[in-house]
Amino acid sequence: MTTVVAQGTFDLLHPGHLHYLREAAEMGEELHVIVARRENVTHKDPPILPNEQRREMVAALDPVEAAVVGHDDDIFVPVERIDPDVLVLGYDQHHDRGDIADALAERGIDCVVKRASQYEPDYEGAVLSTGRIVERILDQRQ
Ligand SMILES: Cc1cc2nc3c(=O)[nH]c(=O)nc-3n(C[C@H](O)[C@H](O)[C@H](O)COP(=O)(O)O)c2cc1C
Ligand SMILES: Nc1ncnc2c1ncn2[C@@H]1O[C@H](COP(=O)(O)OP(=O)(O)OP(=O)(O)O)[C@@H](O)[C@H]1O
Repeated sequence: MTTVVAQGTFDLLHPGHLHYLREAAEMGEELHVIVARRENVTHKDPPILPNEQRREMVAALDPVEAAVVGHDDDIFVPVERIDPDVLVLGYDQHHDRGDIADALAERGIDCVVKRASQYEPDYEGAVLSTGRIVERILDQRQ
């Protein structure tokens, strides 16, 4: 069984998330997703929605076998538990492939690290970023 792992904040879900998870799922037979804990999202505004709600929504998506809320301080704990064959980084995820690959090897996790592509929809007006969805809400609902 080829197990794939993906990860992210997944606050307000949008087609970019679906694209990422579909592409990751295609790289193996079972896709497991690690959902970032709010307190660990420090590289941008923290998510609006609680950890468990974000996990529940991701777990319900068709390409996803299972979703877990990530560890509170060691990001590799859930990866070790899942023991994936493939780890897929999002197209703009702020992690270096080589660094992640080295960290996995140090932990004896035999796993290739790949990067997904960006979603380019064939329709106008898509809002494919949680941050930009929030901005639009603030513009239109204030
Ligand atoms: C291999 C890997 C494992 C991760 N595990 C965890 C974790 O256990 N707990 C957590 O809160 N975040 C974890 N994350 C961190 C978030 O998922 C990470 O910040 C992610 O890149 C979210 O950023 P994004 O939503 O901007 O893509 C992990 C990230 C990677 C690349
Ligand atoms: N438009 C997109 N195309 C492909 N992948 C995407 C797209 N948007 C997000 N992703 C991927 O989904 C994962 C989770 O993204 P995240 O939860 O950070 O949402 P986001 O919309 O990127 O948030 P923000 O834009 O506010 O940073 C990341 O790995 C990211 O690369």
